Amino acid sequence: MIIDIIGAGSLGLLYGSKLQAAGQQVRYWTRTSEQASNMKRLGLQIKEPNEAEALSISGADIQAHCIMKLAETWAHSPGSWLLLMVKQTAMDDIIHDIKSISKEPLNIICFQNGIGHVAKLQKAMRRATIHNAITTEGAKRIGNEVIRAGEGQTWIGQSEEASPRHVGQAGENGLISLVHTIQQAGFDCTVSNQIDKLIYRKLIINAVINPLTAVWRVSNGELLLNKERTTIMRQLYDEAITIYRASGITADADLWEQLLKVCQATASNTSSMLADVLEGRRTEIDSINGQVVNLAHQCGLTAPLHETLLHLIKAMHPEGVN
Ligand SMILES: NC(=O)C1=CN([C@@H]2O[C@H](COP(=O)(O)OP(=O)(O)OC[C@H]3O[C@@H](n4cnc5c(N)ncnc54)[C@H](OP(=O)(O)O)[C@@H]3O)[C@@H](O)[C@H]2O)C=CC1
Ligand SMILES: CC(C)(CO)C(=O)C(=O)O
Repeated sequence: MIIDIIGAGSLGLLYGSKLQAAGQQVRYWTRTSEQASNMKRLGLQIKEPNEAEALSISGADIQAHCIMKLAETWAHSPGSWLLLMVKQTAMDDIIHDIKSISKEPLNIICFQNGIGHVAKLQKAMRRATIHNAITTEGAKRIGNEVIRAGEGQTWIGQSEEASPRHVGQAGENGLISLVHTIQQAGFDCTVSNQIDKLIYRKLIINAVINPLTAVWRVSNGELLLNKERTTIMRQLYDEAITIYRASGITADADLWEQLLKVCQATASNTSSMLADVLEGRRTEIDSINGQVVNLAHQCGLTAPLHETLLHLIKAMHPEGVN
């Protein structure tokens, strides 16, 4: 199986290295040729919490190319699956770079936090079969090293956002076989027929934790340290849940408790949004709180708290804070 990974960052390198170590052919597609050359020169190291030795992939065994060459390569050597592991902020560029792929079948899996990207991608690539992956894995790349926070869970399924919904060229068996391959590579991965519920569960968790940690510059666990913080968290949560109800989005009755547990389980984490702000990068706020605001407008409601945070975070772009 050839697995193409677009975005050789934290998540892409974690999955790619472990899939390759399990015997799969992995090709990385990077934003710059320079990054592809560096990967082939330096190789990769994956550090896992319960492994004494890092997984080491030699540069000579790495296939990495600039994304500009992807469509051309697929014309004569198509892959089986395209795993999209870039941030939401890169989605427009990616759509531009891959929309000329005419080969079928074209099976794409999107790993992004937030929502809105799949509908956009599906609109640009009507014949592609697009799935969402929701993962609780935590990975951080530092140079040619990736640190895996712990063993998370990954679910893959087809969202309502992927329209027209169809089983796709890979077929149900193709997806099951991919999931099996991911499991063999050392991930707890399952097919989900309730992926939208998981997408919206993650959306509300990100919409509460990410912007607040970025504004207050605290770790996820520090959100729980005083009443002022948890009061604002709860108000953000209630605003989003009201919008979910009005939009017909189902959520578990104990979702608030689940959100608090995520803060506790990832207590020492710097959220991805705080990390982006501290590094002066654009954040994924548009696809998270921006989408909560859009959902509100679609059902005739407003989302003043989410909208305020949207603007507070966007006002930090592009220079971030230090
Ligand atoms: N890391 C994690 O633990 C988790 C991440 N996610 C989600 O997964 C997604 C990816 O996150 P993460 O891996 O942390 O992000 P990273 O920033 O670590 O990796 C993204 C990679 O995409 C590359 N990229 C950007 N633009 C392009 C392009 N046009 N063509 C090819 N490659 C490009 C970046 O390169 P460059 O740096 O050169 O721009 C970078 O190497 C996000 O949406 C995140 O929310 C979800 C759950 C967990
Ligand atoms: C769940 C959480 C908040 C963990 O840090 C996350 O997904 C993120 O940082 O983007």
